This record gives sequence, structure tokens and C-alpha cells, in this order.
Amino acid sequence: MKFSPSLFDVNNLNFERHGNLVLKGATFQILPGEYCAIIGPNGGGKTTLIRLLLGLEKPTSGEIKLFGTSQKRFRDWNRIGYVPQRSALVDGSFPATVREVVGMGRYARRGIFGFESSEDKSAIVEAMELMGVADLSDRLIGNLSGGQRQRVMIARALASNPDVLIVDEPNTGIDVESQHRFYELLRTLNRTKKLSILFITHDIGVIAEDITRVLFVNQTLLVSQNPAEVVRCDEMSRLYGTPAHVVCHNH
Ligand SMILES: Nc1ncnc2c1ncn2[C@@H]1O[C@H](COP(=O)(O)OP(=O)(O)OP(=O)(O)O)[C@@H](O)[C@H]1O
Repeated sequence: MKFSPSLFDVNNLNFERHGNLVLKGATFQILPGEYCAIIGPNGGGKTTLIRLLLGLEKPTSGEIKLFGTSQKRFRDWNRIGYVPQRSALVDGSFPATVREVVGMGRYARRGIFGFESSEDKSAIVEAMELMGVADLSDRLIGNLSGGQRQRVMIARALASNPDVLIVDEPNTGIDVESQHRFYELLRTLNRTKKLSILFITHDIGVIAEDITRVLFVNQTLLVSQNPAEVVRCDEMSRLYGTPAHVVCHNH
């Protein structure tokens, strides 16, 4: 049997910023194929945790392994697609088409000044089709709606054919109907393309559906593989430190 290492293996990770403790003793694993939600209150350290995984912040102490390799020696960054939090807020005057923005996802593989190969071209078209933005190909990114831009940014991350996709708050400024369709799309990608997905969400309802693991981040980290447990009122109240009322419905 082929040994398949964890995508992320984090051990006793601590992070301080300007003397303030942001994350304390975080320990968890993410396995291939997971569909994992990261939740927690504002300022709890969710984005910081992702930035630490991506090497954009340096841990104060602790160990991070990516695909079984210590982060210090890890070089295969194109295996990880990242969509940061504010990508939906592209400047309206940004003069690039959807095709060009998605094409930027290939830079890590070929370099900014390399020529686009036929492999690049088909990866770009496939990513646009997967995210349902192929018909917007020639539109300027600045003229799209928030939901359309968000799908373009995911297509850009997918263009490099990553093994794992990390999405920071996918639904900022998106209406509820589009949010629902968006999560369905993520879940379909996870199932059909075997793409592992980690996403930060404030939409607690999402974690009741189909999540393989929940990371609750509020300086300390609580890991659960049973989302139904986390969604209980008493647990939500305890985690967020404020009374919570959880209403379950059929959808
Ligand atoms: N660039 C920065 N400089 C200084 N402090 C920062 C910086 N970025 C984040 N922080 C602080 O670090 C802590 C964790 O922030 P982080 O953005 O990781 O939280 P979060 O859980 O993602 O929050 P939100 O849900 O509001 O996006 C907060 O106290 C925040 O104010």
C-alpha cells in the first residue's frame, strides 16, 4: 500500500505578534481528500493560522509539515492553491480580463516571463469551466459582481492544479443564495476532483453539512471530526463566549 502523508501536520504551534499571543499550542492534521472548515470569532487567529501554514508568517515555536516535508525544506508551493480574504475586493479599475487573471495562476509553474504552453492554456480553460466563468473570459475583472469575482479568484488558484485549496472567507459580501451554490461547488470539486479543501467561514450552518473536520480557532485550537457536536447550542455558546441559539432546518 502506498504511504500517503498528511497534507498538513502541525505540532504544538505557537505564534506571537508584537509580544501578543495569537496562537497557542495548535496541534492538528489534515489528510488528503478532506473538506475542512475553520471557524471562530473575529480576531481569533484563523487567517494567521493559514498564513503560518503557507509560510507567510514565521512560527514563534512548533513544527509544520507540508505533504510530509518540514515547511523549512518544502518547495512545492504550487501544490497549494490559496485564495486570500480580500480577493473579492479587486479595484474596479484593474485593467485585466478574467482570462488574464486566471492565467496568473500558472505563473508559479512557468514564471511570469515564460511563454504560455498548450498545457497552460488547457489548465486555464479547464479552471474557468470548472468555476463557471468561461463565458466571462473577455470581461474586465473590475466589472464583475462580487460573486463572479470570487469564482474567478478560485479559478486562478485551480489553474495551477493544486492538491489542496485554501479559501479565506469565501462569502464576504455575497448573498445567501449565491453562498449556498458556492459551497455546493466547493463540495463538488472536493468530491469529483479529489481536491482537499480548507476554508474559513463565519457561516456556522455550513459546518453542519458534510464537513470532515472542524478547526475552531480562538487563540487555542479545538479540533473536531464530528461537526454535529460543534453545532450544538451549548458548544457554540462555550466556544464563542456568548449565548448562542442554534436552529436546525431541512435545508
Ligand atoms: N498585520 C497585523 N499586524 C498586527 N496584528 C495583526 C495583523 N493581522 C492580524 N493581527 C491581529 O492578530 C489577531 C488574529 O487576527 P486574524 O486575522 O488571524 O484573526 P481572524 O480569526 O482571521 O479574524 P477575522 O474573523 O476577523 O478575519 C487579531 O488580534 C488581529 O488584530
